[in-house]
Amino acid sequence: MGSTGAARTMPVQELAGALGTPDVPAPYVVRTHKDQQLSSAVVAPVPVIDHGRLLQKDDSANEAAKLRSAIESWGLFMVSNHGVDAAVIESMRAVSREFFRQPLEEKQRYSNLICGEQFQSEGYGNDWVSSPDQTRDWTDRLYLKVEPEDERRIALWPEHPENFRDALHEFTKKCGKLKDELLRAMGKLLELDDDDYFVDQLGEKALTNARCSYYPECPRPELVFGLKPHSDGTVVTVLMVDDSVGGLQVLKDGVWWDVPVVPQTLLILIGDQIEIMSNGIFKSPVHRVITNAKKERLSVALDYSVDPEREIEPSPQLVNEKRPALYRKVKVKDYIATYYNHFFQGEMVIDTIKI
Ligand SMILES: O=C(O)CCC(=O)C(=O)O
Ligand SMILES: [Fe+2]
Repeated sequence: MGSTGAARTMPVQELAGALGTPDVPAPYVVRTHKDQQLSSAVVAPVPVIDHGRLLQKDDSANEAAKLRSAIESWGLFMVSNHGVDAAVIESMRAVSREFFRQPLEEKQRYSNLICGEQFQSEGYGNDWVSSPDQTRDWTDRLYLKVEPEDERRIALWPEHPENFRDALHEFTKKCGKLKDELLRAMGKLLELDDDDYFVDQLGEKALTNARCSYYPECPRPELVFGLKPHSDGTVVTVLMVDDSVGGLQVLKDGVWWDVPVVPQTLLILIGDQIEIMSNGIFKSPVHRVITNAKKERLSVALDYSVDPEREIEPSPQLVNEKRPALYRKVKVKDYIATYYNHFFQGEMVIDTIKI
């Protein structure tokens, strides 16, 4: 998304540092009543899938059953034994933390505002503020395209810390393999003719974006979102959550549940694109992030999308008389283009293509 007229916003990290009183500026305060239950004590019993076992020929039935139940009930799950080395994860965590700890001027070398004015989705900064009514989120982010590799805008990849680029490259490579293996396992669950169906749908020019999100301490967590409720516009999202600070919540049966922090796991979120391709058998969950008065929080997400130039639709194998297509065919680029406008208004873009 690129647009002019972006309202300049101060990084939340600067704002948090500057606040002398226990108050937050009005644009960050959540106004609609339905969003006001900003705390939650109910921990979601989200299953942990042993990825190594899921891949084994003779011993995968139990993990596959767990995977199906996790996807059907929560739309998200954790994976252990996932093949992404602890060192690769820790390095990604460390470089992201170090990036945000640098002085503002250093981070702004990678700003998502061209000449301080024109918004681009890639780079360091905040959301584009399109209207004075927009509720702002208590987070700063660094958003980078990592795949296709030849479309990387390396000038926006931080030079400091000096191993940032290598760490992100390695993390992406390892998580990409995990993502393909999980998509194959999901194809199997749906008994598609070809286990590679979802991997093939991604296309040669599949898009992967990395999103490093930093959520500073917030003086009024009961009034402010770390990240507004949304479902991911991806096929799947691989998420490295903070290793000690929770805050991610998922909506199920009208209740917000805390997603637990389980060491050494990665979190997988079902995205809208696989909801569409699975004809609604897989559902992308609505989730949000709440803030914390005492602790900062960091996460790194890899957003996996079908090639934006391609169209997606429910797999013909999952459409029949009993279950007609539930979604219209849509060009991925168009889907992504309208995603943020809906996000800002607290709406789900997937609702616009339901038949
Ligand atoms: O920070 C998190 O845990 C979640 C981030 C998220 O939902 C997103 O980037 O789409
Ligand atoms: Fe998300």
